[in-house]
Amino acid sequence: MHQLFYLKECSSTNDEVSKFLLYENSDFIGVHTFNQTQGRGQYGNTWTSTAGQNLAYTLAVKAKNFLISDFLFNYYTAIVIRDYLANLTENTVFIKWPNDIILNRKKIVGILIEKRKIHQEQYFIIGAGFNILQEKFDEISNAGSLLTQTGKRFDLEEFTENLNAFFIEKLKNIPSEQEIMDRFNSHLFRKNEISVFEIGKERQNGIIRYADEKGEIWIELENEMRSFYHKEVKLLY
Ligand SMILES: O=C(O)CCCC[C@@H]1SC[C@@H]2NC(=O)N[C@@H]21
Repeated sequence: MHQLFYLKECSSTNDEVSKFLLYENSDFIGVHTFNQTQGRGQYGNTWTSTAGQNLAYTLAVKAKNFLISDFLFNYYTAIVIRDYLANLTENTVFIKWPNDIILNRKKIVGILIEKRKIHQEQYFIIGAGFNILQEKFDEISNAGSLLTQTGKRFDLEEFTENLNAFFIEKLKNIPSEQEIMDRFNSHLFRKNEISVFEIGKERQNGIIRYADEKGEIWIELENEMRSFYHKEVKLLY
């Protein structure tokens, strides 16, 4: 069973979903708004969004239904969101490790997955912020929207309903670990290109080669291949 709730405005859909989980028992509970006022991002950052132009979407699922590691679950959700967007545009959609969605070199979706226990049940709280109709972005944010990157104006309600149906369908059929890794790596942003990274306090050139099933990214540096966990390395450009 699944349900999708709409809120006219809320602070964070990742927080709101907990309230629904207290009294609903569906396998999939979605919450969305087009006006999120205190969105949370990765690294404790805030996630800002212009009211009425973008989608804040959270889907809560029971963790026990997914017999894969948290890393693979994260990767798979990024693949699903990437695939959904790839069906809407002719342009190539990439995943920037670990889970930003990139279209024409701009970030158009940010994902924040949290784990939460409610009434003895462990949930994955999958939060995704989709930039859809926003036209102006901070230069330094390196963000864009579906409108700025494709020129198309998507209908927010239709976009959300289709996304929710697509997501649930794909979460009912989790592929093998090998397939998840292959698909993730085939869409990896800046794979095999020379890039600049921030490692500790230093900047270094390197080439992303692949992500592995333990959640690490393998980068070829000047004299060695090294793997990094999330937060140990930042892709600058
Ligand atoms: O930093 C990132 O890239 C992750 C951003 C995640 C934002 C989404 S919007 C829906 C959900 N609610 C939140 O407060 N955050 C996530």
